[in-house]
Amino acid sequence: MRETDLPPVLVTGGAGYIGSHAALALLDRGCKVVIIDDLSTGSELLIPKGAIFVRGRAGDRALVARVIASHGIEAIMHFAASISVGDSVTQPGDYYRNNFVETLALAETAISSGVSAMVFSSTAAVYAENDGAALEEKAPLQPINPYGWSKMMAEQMLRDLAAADGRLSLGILRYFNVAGADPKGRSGQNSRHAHHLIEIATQVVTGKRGSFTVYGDDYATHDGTGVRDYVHVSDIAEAHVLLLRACLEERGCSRLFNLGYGQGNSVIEVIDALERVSGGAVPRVMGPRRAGDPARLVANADAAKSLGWTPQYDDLETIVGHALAWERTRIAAMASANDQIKLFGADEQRLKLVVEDEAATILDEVSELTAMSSKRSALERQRGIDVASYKSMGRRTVNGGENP
Ligand SMILES: O=c1ccn([C@@H]2O[C@H](COP(=O)(O)OP(=O)(O)O[C@H]3O[C@H](CO)[C@H](O)[C@H](O)[C@H]3O)[C@@H](O)[C@H]2O)c(=O)[nH]1
Repeated sequence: MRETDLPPVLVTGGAGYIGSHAALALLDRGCKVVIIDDLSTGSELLIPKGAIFVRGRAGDRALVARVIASHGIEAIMHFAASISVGDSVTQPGDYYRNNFVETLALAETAISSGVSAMVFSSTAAVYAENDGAALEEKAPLQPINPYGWSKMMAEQMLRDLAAADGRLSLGILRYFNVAGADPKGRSGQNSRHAHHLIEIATQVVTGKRGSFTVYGDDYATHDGTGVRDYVHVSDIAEAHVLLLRACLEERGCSRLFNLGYGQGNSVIEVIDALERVSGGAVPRVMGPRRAGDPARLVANADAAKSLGWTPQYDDLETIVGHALAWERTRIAAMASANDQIKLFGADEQRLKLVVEDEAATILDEVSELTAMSSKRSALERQRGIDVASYKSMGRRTVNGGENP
């Protein structure tokens, strides 16, 4: 299949961090992209130019069926999900509903609408804790939080549905630590409450935060801080396109891959890289461990290479550099949005004028009526009729015949 042969694709969660990058990767290939996003955590700022945007839930069966039919959708990339591990512990119902129930509705709609392929966004959080060895796809699964469980359950449900249908091809990608931003500065992280290492650290560089807290420096790692496999979001997006194409070429297949680089970097190494790239200091404070954090989480991502996946940005300085560039772009965009709010203020001013104009018209009409009424009174007076006494005369008559 040639690159331009990709059919129209529905991207759920395309106003989010990873979804918007996948949409960009598709658009860059000339593919028609329709985004469904309810903007609960996504942002209009991230919706790529050229994508068709529909506001709504991925689990809204009627809406999705309509979108599939009206846009000729043949494939779906499903990113819409809740992703905060901490929140999943305090609001598990939201996570099972959003990540499992909504995915079930989407998959059933996709199948009944004859969609050929679906790629599902999963996570390394489905794996059981291990001794830090690189994790292969066949490593034992045992999530330690509702987020991981909701994704693991959704994976299994999708496999069962696809197998029963026999025609839907299913691709599942388990990401490790997604980071960085579009090299062309078109998208990046835009969380309302940043909680990922690189996003927080870039906010220290740009002055939004005063310092960075390292969550634990007593792990059994080379410098005592947590080690993760940081993967550039544009490489993640590229893997989605490759997997989607493979799924479209082999009807009814089921494929699963880890996405990581197979190399681990510690918290300190990430912060040091950011200092080198930015040329500024990232003041750091050593803090206690964060609950639920494993010491080391690194992928064995050899299998993904069979897709022809050749990462382009597997270099820590490139990843943090792109993240920092985006954070600066985002700040500039927000400043421009503030300007637009000022413009909106001007619109409000115009609205006020319209209202005032309308009010003036109403006042004119009222004064016309008043004038008419006083004209009538004058006329009545001229004719010697006192309307008030006439009325009261009538009432008295009706009520009991008491004439004065
Ligand atoms: O302010 C901070 C933030 C993070 N960290 C440390 O930085 C590392 C990375 O933490 P992140 O919060 O950036 O990412 P996680 O590894 O906790 O989790 C990520 O990867 C998971 C995969 O296991 C899930 O996909 C999850 O959604 C995603 O947030 C950890 O050692 C963490 O303790 C700090 O020291 N200080």
